[in-house]
Amino acid sequence: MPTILVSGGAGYIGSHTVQALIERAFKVVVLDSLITGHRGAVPSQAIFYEGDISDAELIGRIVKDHQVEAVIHFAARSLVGESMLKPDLYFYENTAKSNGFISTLLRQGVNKIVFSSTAATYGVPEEMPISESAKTEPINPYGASKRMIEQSFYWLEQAYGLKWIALRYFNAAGASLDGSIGEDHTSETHLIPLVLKTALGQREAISVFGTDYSTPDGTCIRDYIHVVDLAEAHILALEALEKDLESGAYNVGTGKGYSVREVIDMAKKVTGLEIPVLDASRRVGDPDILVAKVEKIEKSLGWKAQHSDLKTIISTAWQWHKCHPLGYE
Ligand SMILES: NC(=O)c1ccc[n+]([C@@H]2O[C@H](COP(=O)([O-])OP(=O)(O)OC[C@H]3O[C@@H](n4cnc5c(N)ncnc54)[C@H](O)[C@@H]3O)[C@@H](O)[C@H]2O)c1
Ligand SMILES: O=c1ccn([C@@H]2O[C@H](COP(=O)(O)OP(=O)(O)O[C@H]3O[C@H](CO)[C@H](O)[C@H](O)[C@H]3O)[C@@H](O)[C@H]2O)c(=O)[nH]1
Repeated sequence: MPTILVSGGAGYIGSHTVQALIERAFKVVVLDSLITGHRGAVPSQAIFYEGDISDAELIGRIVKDHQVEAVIHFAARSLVGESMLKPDLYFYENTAKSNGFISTLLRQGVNKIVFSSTAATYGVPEEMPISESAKTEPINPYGASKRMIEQSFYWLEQAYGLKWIALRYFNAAGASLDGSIGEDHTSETHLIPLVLKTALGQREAISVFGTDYSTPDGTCIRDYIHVVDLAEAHILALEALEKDLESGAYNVGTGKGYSVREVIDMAKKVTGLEIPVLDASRRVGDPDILVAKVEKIEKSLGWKAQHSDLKTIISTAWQWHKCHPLGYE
């Protein structure tokens, strides 16, 4: 089996993808600075390098020593709020470093990349569900930093033959089905882990950011995608690149949205616990509804969400949080 280099493989989505790659007998090398990731999230079968994607010398050595064939590139900063305060950090850490990383890889003869993009590239969409051909006008530096990387791929393909698939994730959630790994962000901003931390008594209440949106219950609607389904999308994308599928961007979502209240109600049902709720004001930059159109990935990659019903997402996340109340520590 070919060797796959996974940048950011100690992070939330990266570690679940590494687990899936190892289950399929790929050889996996993880490169992660551990700035937000966890050494304990990386399965022992993967070779681990602690280092930064900007370290060209290290990358050159990894590619040579392990005969890397393709890369899955997760490593990034991904806090929308932080990106509004420090846009320069996001353009450096995400856009500039990715460009350097990909140049180094191309120089070493690695020309296949699966890239973590985001629904945040769309900004405030004019159509719902959102298709890949919708306009991309990000409304925060995080989304802009990712959009710029996608745009660079087009030119790198013309000049150097880069083959690329950008997966635009909607809301990643859930944990591995065997309970071994899960979501552990030190600065947690995502709804589902925060709701479950509230159920565990680690937070006093879950704030509902905005109750006056143009949705049936007034709270924002999002398309939650199970991290195990996301991992599978990466494997199919790798296989598609091997078969010379055309490069491009693909949504990864379910096509179905749930409101913040629906998520909290499901968490109450799954945990059997009371979860105190506080209605709060809107968070800046949250669109009413974000739901993916998923025909493209279903048709071209043969991918279909298998575990992304809300109950499975929250049950697996709950199993992880209950057994690891302090995360990987
Ligand atoms: N979580 C989501 O809902 C979501 C949605 C859309 C897109 N994404 C994207 O998916 C990717 C993974 O997200 P996540 O939630 O797993 O985040 P995460 O923070 O858990 O994982 C990112 C990993 O990259 C590592 N890293 C960061 N900068 C690095 C660098 N310069 N060199 C080496 N390693 C570095 C971190 O230590 C961490 O392990 C990111 O690119 C993110 O922007 C996430
Ligand atoms: O304590 C909280 C946290 C979140 N929310 C709400 O829950 C929904 C989901 O919020 P998340 O922070 O979990 O996720 P986002 O939709 O903001 O962000 C996700 O989707 C984005 C695409 O728009 C990016 O891809 C980003 O990286 C990814 O985390 C939003 O309406 C948010 O306002 C709350 O009500 N209370």
